[in-house]
Amino acid sequence: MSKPVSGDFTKTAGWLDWYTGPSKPKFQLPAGAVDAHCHVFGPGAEFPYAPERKYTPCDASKHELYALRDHLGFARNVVVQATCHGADNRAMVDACLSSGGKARGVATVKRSVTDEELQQLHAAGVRGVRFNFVKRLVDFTPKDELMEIAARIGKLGWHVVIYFEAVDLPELWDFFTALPTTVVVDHMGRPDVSKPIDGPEFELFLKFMREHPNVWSKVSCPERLSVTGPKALNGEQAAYQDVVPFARKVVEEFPDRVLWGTDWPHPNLKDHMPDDGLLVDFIPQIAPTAELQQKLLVTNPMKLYWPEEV
Ligand SMILES: O=C(O)c1cc(C(=O)O)oc(=O)c1
Repeated sequence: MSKPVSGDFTKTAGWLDWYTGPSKPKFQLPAGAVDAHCHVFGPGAEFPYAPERKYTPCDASKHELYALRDHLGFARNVVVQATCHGADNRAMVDACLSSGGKARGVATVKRSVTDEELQQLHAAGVRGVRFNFVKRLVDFTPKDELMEIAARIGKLGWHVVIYFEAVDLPELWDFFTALPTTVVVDHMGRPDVSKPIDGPEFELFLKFMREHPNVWSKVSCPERLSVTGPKALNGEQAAYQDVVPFARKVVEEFPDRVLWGTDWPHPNLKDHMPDDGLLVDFIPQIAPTAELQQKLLVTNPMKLYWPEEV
């Protein structure tokens, strides 16, 4: 793959670019596997970053995303609107439209979005909206505005993707449990994996899933959550050991409501950029049987994003 650039924009200081030359995974993905969480950034010269963004990334185009998809052995992508593009969904929509049906999307919209615009997003392949509660990424949006959006997109058969930190779940509980749609949690609700797996924080997350059958989880981003490593670099086949029990617990207890994604191009990682081939090799650590892998990588994402083909 070519070297990442940033068009006319200046990248945030300390920005880590995505890893060029990822390895070929040793783990053979099942046929039809979906990378259900990844992003495109710009390119900034074509799709400028939003004025209200909290970071400026390197470019990460649809071409590079689709080259990675083919290299790793995925069949499809779900392209999630990145916060650096705000509610301007053009780069994500363009990626979906030029994928030949192999990509669907998750958008960010404001209350002012018209029904016609929602219809256009649907026609492009969008099947969800993302509500972000991570304060370093977005400014606060009033909950009544989000609830109004949820009611409108629910009528299109879409779902809501939520991104939050584990410590904020108690405060967000009432809002999340009132959402009328399927709800998909990004990155397992970002547990602090240095805390005990049977401690109150992760137990609350499990309770959230146990008591609400409409709640799904992405068991993604070990590279973001891990404290101890080892990193997915230099051929490491047993990466991110501290994340394994958390992700495996969610996969084994809720096998029909889990999704997996690379999170390429890994926005805002500070410590290292993982080799995406080795990230794929992480999957059998958290989904140890062929049946769990099939659900995680094919059956579940197809049900949510390509229901007409199931
Ligand atoms: O933790 C993050 O920084 C992050 C950011 C974004 C985004 O900016 O959209 O998406 C993610 O999935 C994760």
